[in-house]
Amino acid sequence: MKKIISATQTREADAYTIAHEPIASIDLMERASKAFVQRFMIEVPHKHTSIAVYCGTGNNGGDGLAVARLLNAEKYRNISVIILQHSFKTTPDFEENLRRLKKTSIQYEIIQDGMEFPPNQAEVIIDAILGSGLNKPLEGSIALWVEQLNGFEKNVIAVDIPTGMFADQLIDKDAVILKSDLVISFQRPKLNFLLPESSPFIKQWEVVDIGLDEHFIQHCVSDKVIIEEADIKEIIRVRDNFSYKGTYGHTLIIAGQPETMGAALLCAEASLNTGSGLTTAFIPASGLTALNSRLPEVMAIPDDHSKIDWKNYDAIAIGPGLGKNLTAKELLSLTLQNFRGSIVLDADALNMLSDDQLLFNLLPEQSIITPHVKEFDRLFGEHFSWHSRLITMQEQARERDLIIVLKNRYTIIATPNGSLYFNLTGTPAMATGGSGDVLTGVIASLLAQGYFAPQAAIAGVYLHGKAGCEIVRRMGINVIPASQLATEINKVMYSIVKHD
Ligand SMILES: NC(=O)C1=CN([C@@H]2O[C@H](COP(=O)(O)OP(=O)(O)OC[C@H]3O[C@@H](n4cnc5c(N)ncnc54)[C@H](O)[C@@H]3O)[C@@H](O)[C@H]2O)[C@@H](O)CC1
Ligand SMILES: Nc1ncnc2c1ncn2[C@@H]1O[C@H](COP(=O)(O)OP(=O)(O)O)[C@@H](O)[C@H]1O
Ligand SMILES: [K+]
Repeated sequence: MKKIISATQTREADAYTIAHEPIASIDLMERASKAFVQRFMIEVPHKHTSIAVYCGTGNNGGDGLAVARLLNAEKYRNISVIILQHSFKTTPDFEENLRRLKKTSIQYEIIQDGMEFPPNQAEVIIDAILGSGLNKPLEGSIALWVEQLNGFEKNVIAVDIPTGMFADQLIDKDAVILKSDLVISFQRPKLNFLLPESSPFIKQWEVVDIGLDEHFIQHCVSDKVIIEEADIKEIIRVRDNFSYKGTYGHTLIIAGQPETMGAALLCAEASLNTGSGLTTAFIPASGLTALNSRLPEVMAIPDDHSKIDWKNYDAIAIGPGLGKNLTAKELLSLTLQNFRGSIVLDADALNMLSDDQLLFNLLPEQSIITPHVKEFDRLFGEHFSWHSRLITMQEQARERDLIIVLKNRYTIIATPNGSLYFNLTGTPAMATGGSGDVLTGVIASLLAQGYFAPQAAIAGVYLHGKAGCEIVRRMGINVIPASQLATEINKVMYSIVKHD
């Protein structure tokens, strides 16, 4: 897991690295600028491209000046530097980089308050005006300059973070922020990159290593972490030589109506493909032929819930395509009253919980709920920002002893100890009906196999997203029909646990 740290903690990590590596502050800036330039050169390989570097007068501006000089040394010949003097305060590293810039052939100009903003002819803009030192929303001349730059509609590449964007505080609806096509950020993604509010301002972001002290960062106090593949390798066990189907548990999928049988099929198929020893689907009788022809491995209990022997199952997934009629409600209520194993609740099961607090209060501890944002707000009340959703997730996971999986581009998992796990795998190609049903089946299957609920949720979300990325990488397709995900997750699991 990688800790996500705040802007303040990043400054502390800078200072710690400077003191303990040790490295001079100016040399750390040089290292950061070099790391930026390495990535920039992949993005903009043609050395005749005209590039305008807009710099502030703090350390982000200092980076910009160093980047201009380093690009010049890499034989980029069409560089101009514009220093936006929003304040007369400068940092020593900015000053030193200005001295170094003056020794090159690069032209620079200084724009002050009230001066006319020069027209921009460059193809690429480098945004080095403000970085993580932002301490209030943009206003006055600097806001005007940023609006002018946005008006140019050029290819913008930001240093560390777009000018005007807070790293970890709420992004205001009216905030003036320099829109970027790519952000090349230092050491760690900023929290806001992982929340949808940043999306109007960032098309793509990447992180480059600038050699800040990792040991220090990993010991920072933070309740937010990024899931890494190494974590999943730690979680997922190799299938034992002498194992048999009974070793891997029995999953019951309670899903589907005649018109939404697909949801039940996708969920059951995912359970089957991610290793549950046995999978049974409780479905409407009209779906039997579909189930038997698509998934002969999966057993069925059609219609009659009195045939469910609750103690036969290790995990239950309930909700996909289930509807909210009286039968569905009865099924949910029976499950919560009779089943003693692990439960994943999704889709209509969540909607029924939103309508009935008493039912909600019956959720056994360590249950997993997998809402998308609308289901989340139905469950916990309307939210006006993702920051407030993060707080609610932490509170509710703690109070109710639940694992909450809030699905999105970067799915977030809250566990009862108050931690938030951010998953970076996944692709917008998965933004299509049925992807969530697959995820529910994966998590239930992992639960049936005996993984603890937080691990099942974390591994399930990671594997599901990684499978989507693999399909896109291999097949180059724009959208992934959800029925393609299950077998790919199976392959991803194999590649992750394979040790030879
Ligand atoms: N040693 C270090 O600290 C390193 C810093 N680095 C760079 O330094 C950046 C942070 O630099 P700074 O802390 O100097 O801050 P910035 O360069 O982001 O901002 C400069 C100053 O602008 C002022 N300011 C803040 N909000 C403003 C607003 N809304 N309107 C007008 N002025 C405002 C503040 O006084 C702030 O200190 C990082 O984003 C990164 O690019 C990198 O060079 C890596 C090493
Ligand atoms: N833009 C996106 N990027 C990455 N993953 C996405 C994106 N949109 C959706 N997904 C993933 O696809 C799944 C969609 O689930 P959900 O909204 O419940 O859909 P459904 O109920 O139709 O299956 C979630 O796991 C979500 O994380
Ligand atoms: K910037």
